[in-house]
Amino acid sequence: MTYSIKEMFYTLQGEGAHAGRPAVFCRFSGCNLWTGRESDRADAICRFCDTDFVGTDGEGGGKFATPALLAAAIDGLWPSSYTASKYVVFTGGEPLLQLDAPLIDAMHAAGFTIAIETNGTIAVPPGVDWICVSPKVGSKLVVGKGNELKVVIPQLGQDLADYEALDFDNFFVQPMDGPLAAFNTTLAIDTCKANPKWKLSLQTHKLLNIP
Ligand SMILES: C[S@@+](CC[C@H](N)C(=O)[O-])C[C@H]1O[C@@H](n2cnc3c(N)ncnc32)[C@H](O)[C@@H]1O
Ligand SMILES: Nc1nc2[nH]cc(C(=O)O)c2c(=O)[nH]1
Ligand code: SF4
Ligand SMILES: [Mg+2]
Repeated sequence: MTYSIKEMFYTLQGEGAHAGRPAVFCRFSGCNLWTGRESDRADAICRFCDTDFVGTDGEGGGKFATPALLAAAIDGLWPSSYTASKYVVFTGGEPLLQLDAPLIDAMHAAGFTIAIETNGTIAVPPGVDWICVSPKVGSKLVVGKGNELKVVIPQLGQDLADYEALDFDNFFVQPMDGPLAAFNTTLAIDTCKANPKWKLSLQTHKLLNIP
């Protein structure tokens, strides 16, 4: 299949348990919970997205006709002098609309550990090494197991208790960015202190002004 990629870049994972880890980010185009058009945002299932995932016009973006071509482009962003810890984060948009077994195999063949950032509405194919699920109120969560659950707070109608029996190794709350970011950060800190099952995830790349 042909993969549609919005952008690709080499940076540090900003969020969650792997914050600070060098990674190639591969951002797929398209999402099942929002069109990405501002005119549709108010009617979308997911209304707080901070990301432009429309089209293929970003840095390193484009259409890749085969898994081998996409894997080679991702590999080309990793520093050639140090290949022991190759790490790719597939995000989007919603990566599970496009990530498939041939691409997973091609990334492993190139020596990469594979992470995904997903909204949890689509089953994860075998072989993904690190699964981060960020559930969205109003959507049906089908991925109940993974490495980290990263809940953006607050969302209208949200109850964190609904997530606490799921099978994840780490439970994070992440303050919703936007006009209420400062308030939401205080809320997230208070949430973790009141219920230490939860840990704080900050979008450190935004604090650092890196991609
Ligand atoms: C842009 S999404 C792409 C991956 C996938 N569609 C998802 O939602 O998990 C990447 C991460 O950013 C989070 N995110 C999106 N908008 C945000 C915002 N305004 N504030 C904080 N986190 C946000 C998502 O919840 C997700 O964990
Ligand atoms: N540095 C950095 N870390 C991230 N972690 C998750 C991101 C995403 O947009 O999925 C992201 C991102 O866009 N940049
Ligand atoms: S599910 Fe993820 S990519 Fe889609 S609109 Fe929400 S935050 Fe953005
Ligand atoms: Mg982001």
